[in-house]
Amino acid sequence: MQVIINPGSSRLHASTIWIDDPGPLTDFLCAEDACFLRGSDGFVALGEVARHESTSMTEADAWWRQMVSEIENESEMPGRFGTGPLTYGTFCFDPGHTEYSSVLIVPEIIIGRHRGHSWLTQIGYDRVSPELPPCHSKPSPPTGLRFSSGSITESEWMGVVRDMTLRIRAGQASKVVLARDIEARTDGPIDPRWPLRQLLASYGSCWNYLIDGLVGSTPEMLVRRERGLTTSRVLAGTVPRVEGVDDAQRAAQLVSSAKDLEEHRFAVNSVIESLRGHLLAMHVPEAPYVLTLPNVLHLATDICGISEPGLSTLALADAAHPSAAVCGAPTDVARQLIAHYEQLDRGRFAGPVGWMDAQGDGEWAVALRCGQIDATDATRMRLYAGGGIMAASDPHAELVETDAKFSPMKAALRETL
Ligand SMILES: C=C(O[C@H]1C=CC=C(C(=O)O)[C@@H]1O)C(=O)O
Repeated sequence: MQVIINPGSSRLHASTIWIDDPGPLTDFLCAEDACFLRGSDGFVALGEVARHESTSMTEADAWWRQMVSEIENESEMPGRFGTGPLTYGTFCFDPGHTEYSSVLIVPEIIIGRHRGHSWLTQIGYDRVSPELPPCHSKPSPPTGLRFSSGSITESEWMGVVRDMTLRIRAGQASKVVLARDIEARTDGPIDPRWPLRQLLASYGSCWNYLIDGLVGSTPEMLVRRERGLTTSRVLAGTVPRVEGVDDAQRAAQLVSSAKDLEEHRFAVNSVIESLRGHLLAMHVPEAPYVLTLPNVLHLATDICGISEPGLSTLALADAAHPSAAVCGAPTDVARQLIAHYEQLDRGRFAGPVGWMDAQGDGEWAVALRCGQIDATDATRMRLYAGGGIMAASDPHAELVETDAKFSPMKAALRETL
């Protein structure tokens, strides 16, 4: 479905100017707006001039290319990463098994910052002269916050994990990522800017996003491209951080765990396989490093390469999704096992979330550590977390790991961190 909002004249115009540092970008957000932020870099996107809803990333990519060809673009910084008109969106993990929609949106105003440079872009059907919008008052925390079980209970989920380990031992697959959900309820509508600000404060090194009611802070980047340089941060293999236990000791456990190293290797190999044909050169480190976050330690590998000209980051994300970090190995078998046994509609969880500019450069992260506000009842939010299941997985340890992965969103919804 394609929605074009308020077509005054037939042609879209975009105008981009340099601006002085505008301060915290989140101050410009209304609850309905969007953002994609890492530390102080990224953008907030206000209003909407066009929206495309489609389950297919290929279709969405073609739609954006068509939009770009029709935009009359004026810029004080032509071609600079992220400046000018852009589109952002969120795609479902498995379009064949979900009630949720995938969406790509073109905003009316973009306020962005990248490596110390700030800009303002305005897009509209009439000629536009960009003006910095006013800041908004701070969001209020949710009241009466409580959490309850999602689609299945904890013990039912551990049963599903146990069954999956048996299937894996029987040779049906090598790795299957299983997820679960919990529901957050509040007395009044949740203002997504509240958890967003809390996530930014605690998980600033992650990619923090708010798009169409989906809010989260992910440490995993599926595909990022800035002027040809393409990178991917692959994560798989996790230990929760434990109070009173030295991180170095936990990290040592992680890097010497055969199960976690193998789980990680499946994820890295799946990204290598899917991007190999699209990158002119690819560098893959020999061994993973340990990424330390406030809640967990992950095995991490940063892959980089030079991307073929002409291909957008959304096309690359389409090729790389779903990686074995969120699906499993072999991919098709794992996807079917998930659809059959997980007992959860993942919606946009674990799908690509991000943005791209008119050149097709951009960032498509993996939508992890997130919650989706219910479109018909904003007092409800569904939180998701999963873990890679291997033959040697222990169901209780997997439950504890998913609890640790819920903790960024659970803490972000509370009044104080
Ligand atoms: C599926 C999730 O994490 C993935 C990313 C990092 C580590 C993972 C793991 O160790 O299982 C998962 O592959 C999640 O956060 O819900």
